[in-house]
Amino acid sequence: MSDATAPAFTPLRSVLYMPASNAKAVEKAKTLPVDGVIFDLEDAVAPDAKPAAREAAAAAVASGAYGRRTLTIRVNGLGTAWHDDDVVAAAQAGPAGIVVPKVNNAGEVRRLVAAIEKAGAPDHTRLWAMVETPEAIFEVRDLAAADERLAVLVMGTNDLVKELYATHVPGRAPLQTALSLSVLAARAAGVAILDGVYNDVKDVDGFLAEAVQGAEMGFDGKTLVHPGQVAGANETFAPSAQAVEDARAVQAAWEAGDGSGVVTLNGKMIEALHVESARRTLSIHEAITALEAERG
Ligand SMILES: CC(C)(COP(=O)(O)OP(=O)(O)OC[C@H]1O[C@@H](n2cnc3c(N)ncnc32)[C@H](O)[C@@H]1OP(=O)(O)O)[C@@H](O)C(=O)NCCC(=O)NCCSC(=O)C[C@H](O)C(=O)O
Ligand SMILES: [Mg+2]
Repeated sequence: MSDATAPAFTPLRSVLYMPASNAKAVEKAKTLPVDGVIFDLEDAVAPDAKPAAREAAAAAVASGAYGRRTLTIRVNGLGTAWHDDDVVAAAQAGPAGIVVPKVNNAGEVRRLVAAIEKAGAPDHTRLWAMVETPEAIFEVRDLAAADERLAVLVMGTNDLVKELYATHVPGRAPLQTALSLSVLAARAAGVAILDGVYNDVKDVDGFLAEAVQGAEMGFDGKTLVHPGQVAGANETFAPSAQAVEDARAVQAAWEAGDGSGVVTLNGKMIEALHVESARRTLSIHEAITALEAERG
């Protein structure tokens, strides 16, 4: 895709789940500096509250009251009693994304896209597939590339830990294979990927350590469960002031070079690939600066 046709970069540093049945949380999201919101109809909503939550999520998306936040609805999974009605309501509300939990393979992606389109979703409503089962990890490369309407992979680390009979531990060693394969699949398919949630909402240091790990692995952002996690995610997944300064220096050194294909900056070799990374850093920085200026 050429630069002229590439869609504008949308920051997804901080993407906050909230039960769509929790009116206070749904209201509060309008005031939080989050890049994205997931109105949840799945795990965080009790069975008898699901129909009302579905209506509340659709109304929130239709309200136009969330400014430049990327709005999504997480429906209940394929094969559940609520899935079909959730998909129809979400598709008709037209959020940026319909988040589907426990997507296992490329066939399910195609089935979901067909259902979303049959329900009349606008073109801007993309599929966000959750990767949170052992089968999805084995299938993730094909799953990520299955359809152009799939825009984002979302790690479901609680379900993965449950399915693997693993344990939540600092450093997430039991999840490393799954996390790495998923990042590789997202990059190979050219889709975004969000890291899983950190459950201990009072453990600020633990949250930040996990966010830094996710950013270092290449995730675009982190899914969150509490407003107290938003600022840390925004800072961790944005290029630092030093990274922006370095990127500008790389670009300037390249432009001042003799066109031979290699220059040095402070003794370090710079080639075209480093300039490409520098340009990516600067375009992310510009998109975040514009978003934050608009948010005020
Ligand atoms: C975890 C919580 C239940 C804690 O809620 P609470 O006890 O109300 O927290 P606080 O008193 O500290 O809240 C302070 C204020 O912030 C608002 N709040 C809290 N959480 C949210 C939120 N997520 N979004 C918006 N606003 C929120 C409170 O209302 C307070 O407001 P105010 O009184 O005006 O100051 C709660 O945080 C929560 O429900 N979190 C989200 C849970 C959720 O959605 N879970 C599902 C996704 S996680 C998952 O399973 C991912 C994946 O599938 C996997 O497998 O890993
Ligand atoms: Mg889950």
